[in-house]
Amino acid sequence: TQTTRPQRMLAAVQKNATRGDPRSVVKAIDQFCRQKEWAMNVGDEKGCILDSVVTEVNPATVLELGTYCGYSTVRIASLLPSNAKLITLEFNPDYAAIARQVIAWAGLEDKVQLVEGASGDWIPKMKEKFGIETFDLVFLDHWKDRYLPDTKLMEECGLLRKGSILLADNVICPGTPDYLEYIRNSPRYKSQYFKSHLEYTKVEDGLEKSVFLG
Ligand SMILES: O=C(NCCO)c1cc(-c2ccc(F)cc2)cc(O)c1O
Ligand SMILES: [Mg+2]
Repeated sequence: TQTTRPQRMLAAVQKNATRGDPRSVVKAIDQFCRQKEWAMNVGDEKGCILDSVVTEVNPATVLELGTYCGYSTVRIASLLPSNAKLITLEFNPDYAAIARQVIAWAGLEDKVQLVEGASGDWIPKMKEKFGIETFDLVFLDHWKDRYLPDTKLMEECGLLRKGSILLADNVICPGTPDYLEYIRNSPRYKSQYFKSHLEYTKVEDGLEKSVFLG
């Protein structure tokens, strides 16, 4: 029976990457996506921008919305200090099953908590279920029509503090127009656009980095 693209991506990681070596996992996925099959990982070009933001923020608590196969999860977790906590939410159980194995291959399972379910259901439970006060960094990379409602929900749930950073993928392609309009016009955020390209293509895309001002 037919395998899925995430399953073929995992097979490429297990074939070409070294267990316990996150950089080799990232490289194996990028090679698979460039040479074999396009897939919606943040990719190497935007991934470098993500890395620089993670390094600059040096977060103790990170929320990733949208795990997919765990590519950005591995990029972020590999840069975190040992006591830091990364919670990643994935709605699709098939994606989550692959991501767990990719994260394990990279040897990062102790830094990552992958939660299956809808962001709108889980965001209000973050404090009680995971002992989170606020997030230092949020990476938005899930359904593009959920960026805005989930950002408002995080504000309402008191999960953002003065200085919390939101980094949003795909603000041009596929695009998140309502989120961009809100975050760029809100007096509660200071935003900056990082121009780049849609993963593995020449199509324009970019990351929007926003600081919550409290
Ligand atoms: O839907 C996305 N993510 C949430 C589901 O896991 C997503 C889609 C695309 C994309 C797809 C199809 C196309 F033609 C162009 C872009 C790219 C991304 O980086 C993404 O994160
Ligand atoms: Mg994306």
